[in-house]
Amino acid sequence: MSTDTSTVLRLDCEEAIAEQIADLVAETFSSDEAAASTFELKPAERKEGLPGWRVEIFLTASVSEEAVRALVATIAGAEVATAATSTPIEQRDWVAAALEGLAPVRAGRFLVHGAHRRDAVRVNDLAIEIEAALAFGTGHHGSTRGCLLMFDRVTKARHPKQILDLGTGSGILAMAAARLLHRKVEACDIDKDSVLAARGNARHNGVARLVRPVVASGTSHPAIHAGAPYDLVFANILARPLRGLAPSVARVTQRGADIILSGLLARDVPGVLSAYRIQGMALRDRLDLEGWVTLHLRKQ
Ligand SMILES: C[S@@+](CC[C@H](N)C(=O)[O-])C[C@H]1O[C@@H](n2cnc3c(N)ncnc32)[C@H](O)[C@@H]1O
Repeated sequence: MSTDTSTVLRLDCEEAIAEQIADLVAETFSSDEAAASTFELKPAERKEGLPGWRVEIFLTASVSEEAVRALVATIAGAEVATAATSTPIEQRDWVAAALEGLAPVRAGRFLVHGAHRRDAVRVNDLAIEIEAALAFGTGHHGSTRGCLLMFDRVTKARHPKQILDLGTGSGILAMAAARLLHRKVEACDIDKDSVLAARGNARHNGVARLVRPVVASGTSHPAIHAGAPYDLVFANILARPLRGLAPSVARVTQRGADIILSGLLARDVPGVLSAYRIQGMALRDRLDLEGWVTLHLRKQ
């Protein structure tokens, strides 16, 4: 997420409306200006009489809140747009703050740790030191750990050579692949702050020669063609972008390629699987961790 995010607009509505608002925000603004996420509220968080879905729209200072409320009104009606609450976001390095107290994470042969816990590294660990930055991927999230564990499993039997990390965040998966396989890894993200953070992490971990993340936009990233055809693709994003990326992933992978997807909730699995099955990729393995599902697919 960008450092200049300044306001979050929150509103509750029906699921179908939430999806439409998220699509419209994505179509109308660039990812540097505004981004919307939708999710279902837990029963305890729901307000009586209101539908159970929440939309959060993150706006930078360059976007007028009134313009966004007007957009919301076209889909959800004036009442919902007016009831949306707006909260300024404190400008702080939240990842740095969170990292200060983080314990090292083990996932198969990998150990992910902060600079304050170098003492945790054992002789045979493939260690990755994550520096504080505004990027997702410290290894603690169930989706990241799921990808590392699945990668650990897959590479017990296979040795991929052409690797792509879509939505690299902190660069954690790309660095894990570079560490284990000693191969070049193409990595990209739509968020420029993440790309900068991932480049810094790659330098810090001594793999900058192998991992040089780039900024990507949309779903058919030109960046992802650089090292194609790939025989291993990571994509830890979210269900909706993952479904949209299925044709691009199919285009840039070779037969027999391994695809590791995460960022899914159990209810998202059938939709994502069918998007990839249509493109000729079949399920091989599944891992459920802390509510997040990681899938291993293979291109037929
Ligand atoms: C959940 S984080 C995963 C980070 C890291 N790969 C990990 O496993 O911890 C998802 C990342 O994907 C990026 N992203 C979202 N949609 C994307 C898209 N369509 N193409 C590329 N990156 C995307 C986000 O900016 C974010 O950095």
